[in-house]
Amino acid sequence: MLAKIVHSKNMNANIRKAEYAVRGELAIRSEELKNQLAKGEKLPFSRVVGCNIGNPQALDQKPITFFRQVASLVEYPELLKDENAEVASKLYPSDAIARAKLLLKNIGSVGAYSHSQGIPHIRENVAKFISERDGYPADPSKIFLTQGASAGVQLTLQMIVENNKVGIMIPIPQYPLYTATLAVLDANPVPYYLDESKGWGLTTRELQRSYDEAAKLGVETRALVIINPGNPTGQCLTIENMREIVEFCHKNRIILLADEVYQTNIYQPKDRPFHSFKKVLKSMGPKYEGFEMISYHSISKGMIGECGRRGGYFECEGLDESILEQIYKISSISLCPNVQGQIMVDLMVNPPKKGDPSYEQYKKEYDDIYYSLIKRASILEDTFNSLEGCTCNSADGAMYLFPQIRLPKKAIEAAKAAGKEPDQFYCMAMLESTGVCMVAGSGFGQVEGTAHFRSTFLPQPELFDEFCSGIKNFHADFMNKYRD
Ligand SMILES: Cc1ncc(COP(=O)(O)O)c(CN[C@@H]2CONC2=O)c1O
Repeated sequence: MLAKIVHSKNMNANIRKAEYAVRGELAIRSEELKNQLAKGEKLPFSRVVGCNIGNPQALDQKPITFFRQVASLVEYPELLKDENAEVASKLYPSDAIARAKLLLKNIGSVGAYSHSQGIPHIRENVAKFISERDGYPADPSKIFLTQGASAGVQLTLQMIVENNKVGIMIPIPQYPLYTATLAVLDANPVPYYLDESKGWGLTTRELQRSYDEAAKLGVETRALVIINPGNPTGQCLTIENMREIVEFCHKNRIILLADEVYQTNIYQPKDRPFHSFKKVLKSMGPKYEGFEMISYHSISKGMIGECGRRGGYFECEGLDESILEQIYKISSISLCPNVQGQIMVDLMVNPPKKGDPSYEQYKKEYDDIYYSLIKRASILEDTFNSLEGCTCNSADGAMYLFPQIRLPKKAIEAAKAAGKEPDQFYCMAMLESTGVCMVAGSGFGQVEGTAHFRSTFLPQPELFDEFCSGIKNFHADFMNKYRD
């Protein structure tokens, strides 16, 4: 057979280097097990539970009805014609019909390319949402709609990383979109550690240590990634901490990249409310005029979970006009973000309001999901804290818990013999025994010598008892098997 022209040895080495643990070895194995079950093979479990990814609708979370009603109407405009008004009014509430008509008036057809920066009408609604959220104006021309927040993160990092001397500060543990993207860009990850003993707290002392260490190595640190609420750690920053972070960036001439995709996944709204970095920055006065920041949001999270539609946006603050033009140019190479994803952004930032025909249903669906997430997070946190050698901080926000496991020496030796990190070895054993797919903490980064795993709290409530007892039984068996 002809030798391959491109192969693993001569491909782009940066791509080869990149890793994304959320869909790595464990996720791949879980798909194999799913296929085996589908073929009727007997396994120690009857279903695979994907707790490796924040993908709510893959775990039977229902979509928001109003959002889907609007999405279906714009797909088939015939339903909006006068001659079909009677049929449509039997199937759709009047505000869904009105919203679909308004969107199509501004879009034309969902099948057409849109403006490369995103549909102006929707960007205006995003700007209005940001202004109302923060109490400070937002400019639609500084907002870019994207194929999910991932695409926005990748595009803006690509813009910032001029060469392989550039460094980007990332939290440890971090969501591996960042390390994977930096690997592809041949940029330097500049790690700063979150403090597990302080609820995954972040100090400017640690930021400065990390920055100074990189500088000694000749790295030119240009940006700081903050994920707030945190993934995988779920912590929510205090406003004081956020001010310190802004000051740190200002002092060291660093662009702040604020990943705020979990801004509505806030489970301690009184003690740990969400504050956007945009609001904090604007409240800090004229000294910070021209401060450079990019904030990211997504339709994949919150109570929406429309992950597969690939919708999101980023807002630019303080960037040089020439850079905005370059970002537009790069965006135009991909023509436009998908229009249904853009429509979902519009619905996210501009949902039914009090008094609208769909408001009551929307509010009930939203609150049911919200309070169920809080409940499931608490049950799972208690489960993890009941396991021998396991401690787990509570989730102030996001969709994950990130317990630390202290494994017996024999387990660590067995992991080494298998060529795996201890937490990867533990998670693989859990998957093979229970069908529950987690992500090993080593996939997010962690303090040397510690072991963690990340779990979502997304399995539906009716499965939770079985889910939690399966984890408890597995853990007890595992610890007994490798007990020193
Ligand atoms: C912190 C953070 N930023 C960005 C994204 C990307 O979201 P988009 O879907 O908008 O591109 C995710 C997705 N969360 C991943 C996916 O599911 N589980 C995770 O950890 C995320 O957790």
